[in-house]
Amino acid sequence: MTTFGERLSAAVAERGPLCAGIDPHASLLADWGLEDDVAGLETFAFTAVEGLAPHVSVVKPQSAFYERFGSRGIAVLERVIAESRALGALVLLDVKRGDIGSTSQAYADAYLDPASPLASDAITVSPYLGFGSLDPFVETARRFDAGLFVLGLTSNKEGPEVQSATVDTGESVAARMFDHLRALNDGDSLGSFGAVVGATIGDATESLDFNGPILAPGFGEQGGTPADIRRLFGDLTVLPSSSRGLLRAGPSVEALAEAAQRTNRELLSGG
Ligand SMILES: O=c1ccn([C@@H]2O[C@H](COP(=O)(O)O)[C@@H](O)[C@H]2O)c(=O)[nH]1
Repeated sequence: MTTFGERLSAAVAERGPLCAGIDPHASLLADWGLEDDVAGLETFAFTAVEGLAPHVSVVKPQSAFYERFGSRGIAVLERVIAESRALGALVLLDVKRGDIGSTSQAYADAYLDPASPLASDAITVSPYLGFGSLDPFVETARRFDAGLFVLGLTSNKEGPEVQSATVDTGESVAARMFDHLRALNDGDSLGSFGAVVGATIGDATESLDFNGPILAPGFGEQGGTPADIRRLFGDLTVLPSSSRGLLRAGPSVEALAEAAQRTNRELLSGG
């Protein structure tokens, strides 16, 4: 099997950079004329998969919106992962996990081991228990050719309190995280260890050149534009991620597909 970085490079070359978030917000279910229950979740999620997954390189379900329905919601998430992959998209599960090492290992087994029903191509992880606490995720990702996206400079306005604070060398906490990623992605081809950098952050003083992919949420609904993506990331491998902005095109499968294709075109033309 090829590494996650290699699979991602091929998928972006074939389908474009857009990452489609499948986040079944209660308000979106209502907009689509669905009840806020498991049946509504199921209809919403599989309509979105059918409309979006054939047209994007990466699908990103946000676990929280499935977890709120308990075990039946998780069962829907398992099928969203499987069906998106069957339609040719890579799946990046947004779970933002991170804990002490032994617990991180259990999370890594849950999300990265192909034997798990929730196994995904990549997941989001939080390094704020110390980057070394992510070692079990890194080792498991290497073992199964999966990927990680480490929270670097997040799209929310509260992020800088932690991420822009300085460490002993005078660099920011986020810059230190990117240093760790640079060390992990030491080959020639795109590495499998990426970072989350919001499309809303204005300008980054940190070097984003760590030879790994960048997930850029905040694109669309939170205000980030194709021009922001181009200015912030230039020629780096970036996955601009939109959830609500795309999902508002539903419930028509055709309209969702058209929204994904149009957004990919806008991104490729630089807006
Ligand atoms: O810094 C971050 C990290 C993750 N997210 C997640 O991305 C989507 C954004 O949804 P939109 O509807 O496109 O705003 C959501 O799942 C967040 O949890 C983020 O927004 N910022």
